Amino acid sequence: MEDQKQILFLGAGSMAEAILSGLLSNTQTTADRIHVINLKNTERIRRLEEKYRVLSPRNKREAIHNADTVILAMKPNDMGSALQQWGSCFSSGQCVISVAAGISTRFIEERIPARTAVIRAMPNTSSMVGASATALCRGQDADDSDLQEAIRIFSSIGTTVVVEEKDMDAVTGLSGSGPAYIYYLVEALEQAGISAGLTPPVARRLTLQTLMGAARMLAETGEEPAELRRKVTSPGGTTMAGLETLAQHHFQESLILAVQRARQRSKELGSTFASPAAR
Ligand SMILES: NC(=O)C1=CN([C@@H]2O[C@H](COP(=O)(O)OP(=O)(O)OC[C@H]3O[C@@H](n4cnc5c(N)ncnc54)[C@H](O)[C@@H]3O)[C@@H](O)[C@H]2O)C=CC1
Ligand SMILES: O=C(O)[C@@H]1CCC=N1
Repeated sequence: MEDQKQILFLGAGSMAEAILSGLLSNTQTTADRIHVINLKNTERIRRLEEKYRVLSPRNKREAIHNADTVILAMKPNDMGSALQQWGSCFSSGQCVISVAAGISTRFIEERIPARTAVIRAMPNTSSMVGASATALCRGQDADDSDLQEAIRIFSSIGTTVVVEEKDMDAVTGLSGSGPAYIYYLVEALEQAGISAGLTPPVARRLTLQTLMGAARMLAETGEEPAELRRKVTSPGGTTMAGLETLAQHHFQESLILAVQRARQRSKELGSTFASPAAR
């Protein structure tokens, strides 16, 4: 049965937890079909075992070999050593999915047995509440069924889009890092409210509801953001005054530059770890 594939997480940090909790809550995958392996933090593994009833295999190499899907969920700078440690246990019938920022499918393919399917995914931390925006792309040996399995997994923690690998750095800069930009915006709005005399709880409540209301308007009305913005903005009114100040301080340009810089950083991470010295 499709949902009863054996899924193994190599790297059991926060992203692994978000994905496995989504799988358990929103698909038919059961905890006995999920294995978790971490580098050293046994306390962390114990917590995941207790909370989700997932399993930490005794024979790690065998478990990796027997898994249908292996999810690589370690930090990008640990990927090279992890694949050196475990890469020979992989097998060509498997689907290997990496969530590591900047690491190419090629980098992984070169370190595991030939013709093993590799999918690269870029989720975001909203996966913790089932609201990730995840982009997926396939490596040279991944076929439609591998992609479908990845879509199944990441649909359990939010929405998915399939892109070409050349676009993964852009995705990382936009939706991978994106939640942080939004939180930064929320911090600023709250701070502005407090500076203007509101209590912190009132500033927070108004800011959060404004954020969620605007997000729902975008999602549910289907109207263009510029049109929704226009509807808030009365000629000569308060919003116009506020927006003019944002424009004077290069609000849009700042965000565009932030996404561009994060995209560039994703490329840098990729080339750093793909360099011969890092192998
Ligand atoms: N935090 C975010 O917003 C996002 C993170 N990512 C990516 O997700 C990946 C994981 O991030 P987090 O979960 O935040 O990291 P984390 O640090 O919480 O977890 C990584 C885990 O990998 C384990 N690990 C390291 N080397 C290992 C090895 N050789 N064998 C087995 N386990 C090993 C570590 O012990 C650690 O528990 C990163 O590559 C990151 O780029 C992707 C999308 C969004
Ligand atoms: O900051 C990072 O490198 C990771 C990748 C995307 C979000 N967090």
